[in-house]
Amino acid sequence: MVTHPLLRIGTRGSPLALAQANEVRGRLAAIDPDLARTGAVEVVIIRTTGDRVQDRTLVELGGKGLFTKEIEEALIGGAIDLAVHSMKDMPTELPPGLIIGALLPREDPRDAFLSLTAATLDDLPAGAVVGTASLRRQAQLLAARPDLVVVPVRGNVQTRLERLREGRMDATLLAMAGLNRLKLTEVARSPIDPSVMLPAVAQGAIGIECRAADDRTAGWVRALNDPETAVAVEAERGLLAVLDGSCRTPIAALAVRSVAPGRDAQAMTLTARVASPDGTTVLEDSLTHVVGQGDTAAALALGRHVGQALRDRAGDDIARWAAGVTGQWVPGSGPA
Ligand SMILES: NCc1[nH]cc(CCC(=O)O)c1CC(=O)O
Repeated sequence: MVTHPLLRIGTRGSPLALAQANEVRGRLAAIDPDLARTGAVEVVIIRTTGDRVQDRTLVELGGKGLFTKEIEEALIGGAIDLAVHSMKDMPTELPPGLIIGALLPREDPRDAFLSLTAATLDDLPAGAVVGTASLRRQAQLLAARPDLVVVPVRGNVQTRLERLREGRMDATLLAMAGLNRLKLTEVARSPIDPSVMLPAVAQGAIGIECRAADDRTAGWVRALNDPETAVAVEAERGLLAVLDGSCRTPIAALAVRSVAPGRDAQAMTLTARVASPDGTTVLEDSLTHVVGQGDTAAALALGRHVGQALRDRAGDDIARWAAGVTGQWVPGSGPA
């Protein structure tokens, strides 16, 4: 018997993307028995520009929407009903007609330190080589440890571990969220404190994108939304929207719940950094404001406020910091 799927989920084909899509499938099955039936929810793999281009041209292309464009086209065209994204990879502006209908509960937002020889960043000897193609990670690494040598490396966890084993680098950094979602708990890794390595905007958060006019899908999707993740991501993306003149400037941010000074109301603290890629300049701002449960408007205002403050402080430097990656290129076999 051929059954027509009730929902089609579009996703990239990487192991992490598939794990995230399957998590969404599982959550949908838990809220509606109709969606728990075999074949009710279909996962459709879509190849993006970011998946096709595996060398340094990806960095040269600038990075904006490289992992989302083809998926959003499939959504707009009706080939799929919803798309599952790492919110970290999502541009702040969505195409007209598309919305983020839900944010799943956030995984660990921190970055992980991976090495076969050192337990932590502090344990790395002077001059050690760290592989990362992220300007945000590079800048903060060099700010903490100017003696380290950063080489650009992309690729999934397996590729990176291979580079470590080959001795091509002494350590690498990855998001804790990806390692946890892939259940790669046997991999030697330790979380880096956000005071040293502030994560990327929305790191660890999965968003579900759907058509604004598709009430049927949006109804299901809304039921998966975690309001606490939604406000944190709104604050961080509000900041990014203000600072995002160039997506190649190292930007880091993390919104966390905190106790409002002198009041009972729920507060949120947003900490953010912009930096020069070489780590010689790191500007940090932090602000605490009352943000009620699910109050995305207040969260957005907090984000914009901190973003504006950092932009004013950085001035013209922000454009200058939108520099390319330097050093020796270590090819990987594709993003996580
Ligand atoms: N840019 C790739 C990417 N997009 C999302 C994650 C990890 C999962 C997440 O942050 O939600 C990763 C890999 C990494 O940075 O280690």
